[in-house]
Amino acid sequence: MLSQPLLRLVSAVSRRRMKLLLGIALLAYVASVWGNLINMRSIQENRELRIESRIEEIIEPLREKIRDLEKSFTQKYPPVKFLSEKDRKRILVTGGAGFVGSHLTDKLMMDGHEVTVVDNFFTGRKRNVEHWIGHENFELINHDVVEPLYIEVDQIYHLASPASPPNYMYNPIKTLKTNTIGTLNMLDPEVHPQTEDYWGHVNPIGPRACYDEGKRVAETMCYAYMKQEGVEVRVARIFNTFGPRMHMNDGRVVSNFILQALQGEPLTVYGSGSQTRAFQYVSDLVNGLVALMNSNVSSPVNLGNPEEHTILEFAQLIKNLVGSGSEIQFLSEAQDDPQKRKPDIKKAKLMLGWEPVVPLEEGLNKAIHYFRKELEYQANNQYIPKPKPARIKKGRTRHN
Ligand SMILES: O=C(O)[C@H]1O[C@H](OP(=O)(O)OP(=O)(O)OC[C@H]2O[C@@H](n3ccc(=O)[nH]c3=O)[C@H](O)[C@@H]2O)[C@H](O)[C@@H](O)[C@@H]1O
Repeated sequence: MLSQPLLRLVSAVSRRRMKLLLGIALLAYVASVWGNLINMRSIQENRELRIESRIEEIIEPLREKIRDLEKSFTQKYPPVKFLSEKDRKRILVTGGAGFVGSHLTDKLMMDGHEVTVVDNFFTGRKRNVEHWIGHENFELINHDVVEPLYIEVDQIYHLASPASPPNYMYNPIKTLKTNTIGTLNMLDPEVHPQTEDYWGHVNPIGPRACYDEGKRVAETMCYAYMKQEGVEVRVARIFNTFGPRMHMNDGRVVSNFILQALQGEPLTVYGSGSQTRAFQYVSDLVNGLVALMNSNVSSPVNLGNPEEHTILEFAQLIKNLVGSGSEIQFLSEAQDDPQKRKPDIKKAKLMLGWEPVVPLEEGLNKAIHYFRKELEYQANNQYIPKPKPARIKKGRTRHN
């Protein structure tokens, strides 16, 4: 048996030990909680870092895209000259979304003018002028020139009319109306734009008459308005023209041959191929139109390239430039097809100081490049255009 004092001593010692043990346990507990907290925090921090870097990975390309967009937004338009109020003109281009009209629009815009394009998009395409949409000097109106249009402008380039035979024969009454009533509507407002002595050779009841007679009446109207109302008039007699932005299904010979050569299909020569044409590149025509508009020549002026070739020669040249293995296929002759055509451009040279400068092969290569790209573009959309034959469509057509 332990004595009382001894017992007290033992219990005092074990109480102290207990306290010590409890103290140590408490410390260990606090340390472990603290450790856990620190651990959790570092896990949390790691996780946050990972999330942040993931967000950064996602956001950086977006930031880049925004920077590109901002850049493209500020550099959205081709460069445009600044013209003072005195030199800047308000210019209307009818058919301005078409093949020739859109190239003319580019030149007038880049020269610093205010351009209004009017087009009913029968053969024109918004895509041809999309690079100007939104520009403060540019306006696009979806309008058919057969209906009156009242706007105030300083100059009018009246180019609205289908020019390709399959297109203009598709709806002959509409073609006639566009060239006659359309011209009348352009003359109505106060403002307007083989030698020239040749009076033409037109079968008035043939399939081409809607275009040819339409153009002739249009000229008669211009001069009637000039004489009677004092309207200032310029008349360009435009000869065969080609270049980028011709419609894929245009049906004229250059676009047909290029498309056929690119697609490895036979090049369709109508008749023997001995008929001749002389082709000008579109930028030459545009320069001629602007030179004529700004001259004081009110009588008709031929704008064309006098370098004449047979259609068979064109077929062979295009085939070679494309590097195509296509054959040449002879089809029946087109009705009323002019057998020889070559402009005499002495007057344009003398009075406008203008002549074509783009060599045929250079122009053809540019057109080939354009059509190659168009084919790629359309292949992605699963649509392969076929060259349109110069045949008249059967059945009734709308002629609104
Ligand atoms: O280029 C233009 O702006 C002109 O187009 C056509 O005149 P055309 O010379 O007959 O134009 P194309 O259809 O390109 O025909 C040129 C020649 O090539 C021939 N051709 C056409 C297409 C084809 O696939 N194969 C072919 O041999 C035609 O028969 C014609 O002899 C219009 O009649 C003109 O009024 C218009 O100004």
